[in-house]
Amino acid sequence: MHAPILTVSTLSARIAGQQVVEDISFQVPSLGVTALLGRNGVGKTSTIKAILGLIERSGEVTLAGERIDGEPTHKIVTRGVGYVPEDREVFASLTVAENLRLAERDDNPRRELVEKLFPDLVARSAQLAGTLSGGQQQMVSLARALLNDNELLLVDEPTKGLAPKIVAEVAETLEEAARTVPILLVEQNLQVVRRLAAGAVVLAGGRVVHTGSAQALLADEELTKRLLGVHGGDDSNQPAPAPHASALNPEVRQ
Ligand SMILES: Nc1ncnc2c1ncn2[C@@H]1O[C@H](COP(=O)(O)OP(=O)(O)OP(=O)(O)O)[C@@H](O)[C@H]1O
Repeated sequence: MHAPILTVSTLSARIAGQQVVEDISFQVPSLGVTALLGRNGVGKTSTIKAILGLIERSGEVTLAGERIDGEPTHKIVTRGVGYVPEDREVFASLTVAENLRLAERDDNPRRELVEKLFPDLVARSAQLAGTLSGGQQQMVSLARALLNDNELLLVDEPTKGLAPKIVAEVAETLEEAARTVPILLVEQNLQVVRRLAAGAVVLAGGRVVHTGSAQALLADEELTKRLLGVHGGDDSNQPAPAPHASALNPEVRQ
């Protein structure tokens, strides 16, 4: 196994005084896609936000062997952690080109890579981002992260709410992107996980309940059903209805 790019150790996090992540530890290898999985409301987004210092957290996080848990978010981002948030957060009243230009952090942004990966965005560079489809907005969000030379991408539910054909396009783009940068991917669509992920970290109730090979997990129907509430088969696998707060164990909900 490659040396980890990210090591999370005894990380806990709170939102509005409530514990949403409790004492979690896992590693993200420096190559490929690692899936962060779990039912709705188990703390996946909170884990990503805690790594980025967007919510109150404690514990240790290292990037390429250096502690980042004491750093403010802007320093973590400039150290090379790209973030593609769940709700995409494009600037609706700016054009596609303006959205991309605003994201350029490095002296030599990787415009050629982005133009190669997103020909549709090149064609739409003058279009207001708010008038793009959900899938196109997702592409803008991914393109913004890929413009910079990151050491790690944190990508939160990139296929959420997208039509199957667009899901496949986003997955293909992520597959390409993962050749240039390791990705920690929150993803509910297990077909996408099956296609992209080498490793998997599964949360329940704000804690890590399973780590290992993503392919081995999805091949084990009983385990997949127990941990994720869905089967990991090759056909459609919609998540089970959200247990939400009930997924949190009583200790975590105090
Ligand atoms: N702003 C907030 N205020 C209060 N509670 C919150 C807030 N954001 C998240 N939570 C709670 O924290 C817990 C973890 O939420 P989080 O969004 O991290 O879960 P998730 O696994 O990403 O869920 P999903 O798959 O539904 O996006 C949930 O119980 C949620 O209700």
